[in-house]
Amino acid sequence: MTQTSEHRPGTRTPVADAPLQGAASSGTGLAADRVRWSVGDRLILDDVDVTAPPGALTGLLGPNGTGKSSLLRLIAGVERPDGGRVALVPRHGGADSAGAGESAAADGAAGADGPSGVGEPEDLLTMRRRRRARTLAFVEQDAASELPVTVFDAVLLGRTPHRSVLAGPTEDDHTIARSALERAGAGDLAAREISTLSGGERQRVHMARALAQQPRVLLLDEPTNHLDVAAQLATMRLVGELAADGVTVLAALHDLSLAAATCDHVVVLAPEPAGHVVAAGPVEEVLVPEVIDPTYGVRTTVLRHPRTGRPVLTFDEQ
Ligand SMILES: Nc1ncnc2c1ncn2[C@@H]1O[C@H](COP(=O)(O)OP(=O)(O)OP(=O)(O)O)[C@@H](O)[C@H]1O
Repeated sequence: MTQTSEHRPGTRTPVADAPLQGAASSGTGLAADRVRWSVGDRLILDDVDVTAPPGALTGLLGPNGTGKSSLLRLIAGVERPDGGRVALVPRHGGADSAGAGESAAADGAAGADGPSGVGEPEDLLTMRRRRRARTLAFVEQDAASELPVTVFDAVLLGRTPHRSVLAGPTEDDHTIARSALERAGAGDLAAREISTLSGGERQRVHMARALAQQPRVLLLDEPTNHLDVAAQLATMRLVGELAADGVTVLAALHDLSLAAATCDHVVVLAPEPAGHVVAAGPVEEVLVPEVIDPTYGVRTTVLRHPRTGRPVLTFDEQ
C-alpha cells in the first residue's frame, strides 16, 4: 500500500505545535501478521493481517463484533494474541533504527527489546512496557475515566513514560500537556474533574492524553464516538495532521463516509468467518459496493462530494 496524502482533507502542512511532534517524525509503519486470538473456544481473530503504512491514516472497518477493538487491544499489548506477530516497520532503515536503538539504550534494554539490525522490524509484542508506552498510544472506546483527578493531571499522565520513574513532571511536560489539550479542543476543560465530563468532552481528553505521549503509532477505537459533527471533523483533521507529521494512525471507524473522507487506507474485517480481512487498500478501491454490500448486508450507493470529489456513501437495506 502506498501513501496517498493528497486525498486527506484539511491542511497537510506540518502543524505549528512543535512540542507535540517529538517522537512523531520517525516514519514507522505497523504490521500485524497472522494475528490469532480466541476467548475460551471462540475464535475472535483468525490469522488476521493488517498493515498501517507509516505516516498515514488507516481506517479499520467492519460490522459490529468483527474484532476491530480486539485487534487494537492486541496491538496495544492490552491482550496477548495466541499467535502471530505485531511489528514496527521502519520506512527508512537507517534513521529509524538508529532512533529505536537509542531509546532501547535509554531504557537500559539495548539488545533485549530493540531491533537487531539496521532497518529490521521491531517486535511490539515483546517490547518492554515503558518503551512501548513511549512508542504507541491507544485511545480506547469509552475508556473509563473515574479517577478523581483534574483533566490537566490526567493528560500529564501521558508524559509518564518519557521521564525517569521517580522524577516529577517538568516544565516541558506541562507545556506539552497544555499544548495537547489545546490541540484536542479541550483547553477549556483543564481544571475540571475528569469524572464530571460529558462523553464528548472525555473523548477529547483521552485524545489529548494520547497526544501528550508523543507516540510514533496512534491506535484509536472509534475516536469520533460521542462527538458532535463539528468535533468529529476537528478530530479527524487533527488525526490527519498527526499522520502528516509522521505518526502512523490506525483507527477503528463505523462511519464509512467519514472513513472515505479522511483515511488514506482502509482495512475491512468481515464477520464470517471470524475477523478476517476481506479487503485492504486505498479508499477508492475498497469502499465500493462489491466489498461493502456483502460485508455489511446493505446496498451501497457511492456519490461524490461536490467540493472534495471524495466518495460519499449512502445505504439502503438489502
Ligand atoms: N474478553 C472477551 N470475552 C469474550 N468475548 C469477547 C471478548 N472480547 C471480545 N469478545 C467478542 O469478540 C467479538 C469481537 O469483539 P470486538 O469488540 O473486537 O468487535 P468490534 O469489531 O470492535 O465490535 P464493535 O464494532 O461492536 O465495537 C465480539 O463477538 C465480542 O463479543
